[in-house]
Amino acid sequence: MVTTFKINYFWEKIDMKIHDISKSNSILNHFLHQIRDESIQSDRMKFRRNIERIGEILSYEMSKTLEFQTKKFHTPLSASSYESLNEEIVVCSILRAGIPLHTGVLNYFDDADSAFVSAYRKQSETSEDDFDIVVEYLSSPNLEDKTLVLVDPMLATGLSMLNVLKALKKVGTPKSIHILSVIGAQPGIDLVSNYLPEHAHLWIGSIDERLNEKGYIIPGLGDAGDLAYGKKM
Ligand SMILES: O=P(O)(O)OC[C@H]1O[C@H](OP(=O)(O)OP(=O)(O)O)[C@H](O)[C@@H]1O
Ligand SMILES: O=c1cc[nH]c(=O)[nH]1
Ligand SMILES: [Mg+2]
Repeated sequence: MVTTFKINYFWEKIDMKIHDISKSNSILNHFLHQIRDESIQSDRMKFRRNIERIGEILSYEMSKTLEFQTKKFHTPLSASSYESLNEEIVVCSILRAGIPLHTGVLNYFDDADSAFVSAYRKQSETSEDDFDIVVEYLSSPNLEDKTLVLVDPMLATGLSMLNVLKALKKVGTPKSIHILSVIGAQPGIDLVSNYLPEHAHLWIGSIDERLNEKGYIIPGLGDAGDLAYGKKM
């Protein structure tokens, strides 16, 4: 059993835009295979690096929808112009598993600010199949009118993401919200989608079949945080 609760969110209840990147074949599918395959995923450095590479791909796809502004510059031979990113981006990751994905996003958005929020599943003391989401730590710049890029590799029940969005309300209302995730399942996507505004986007590597009775994504990859950093107590 998975514990659920309602959050009275301040945004309108309209679906966000979902971009499932694995729908078209690309090198992304190779990285997804490597993080899922139990004969490959136990190489921790490779696992973290593949999550990072997926973060780079999702960032590139997301960048196509951002706002750019024409600016002038000079080559050694002539005047020219280019399209410069015209958004103040804050990348926020959910600890722990969000860290390699965060690095991947910063690899492309050099000047972005960063925020960090902790959220973890705490085993219920009364039932082996129940868990609560604990949010203990938040470090963030002011998000007012910023472009919030919220990253977490796994979007399972969606409860971690919702609790983090609730915690972020304290630090301002972003101009737009992009959620970047590696693997998700429909229940989590639906839950988050119900609470986010129309202008929110989800950039996701793969939408898997279902959740198991412990709230893990099937086929999924197992526990992303443990695969990246080892088992916790
Ligand atoms: O959608 P949900 O059902 O909330 O599950 C997703 C959460 O689970 C994982 O973190 P986890 O709680 O395992 O913490 P960790 O990163 O410290 O391993 C993952 O990184 C998400 O934050
Ligand atoms: O499948 C899942 C679900 C939540 N967290 C994970 O790391 N994996
Ligand atoms: Mg974990």
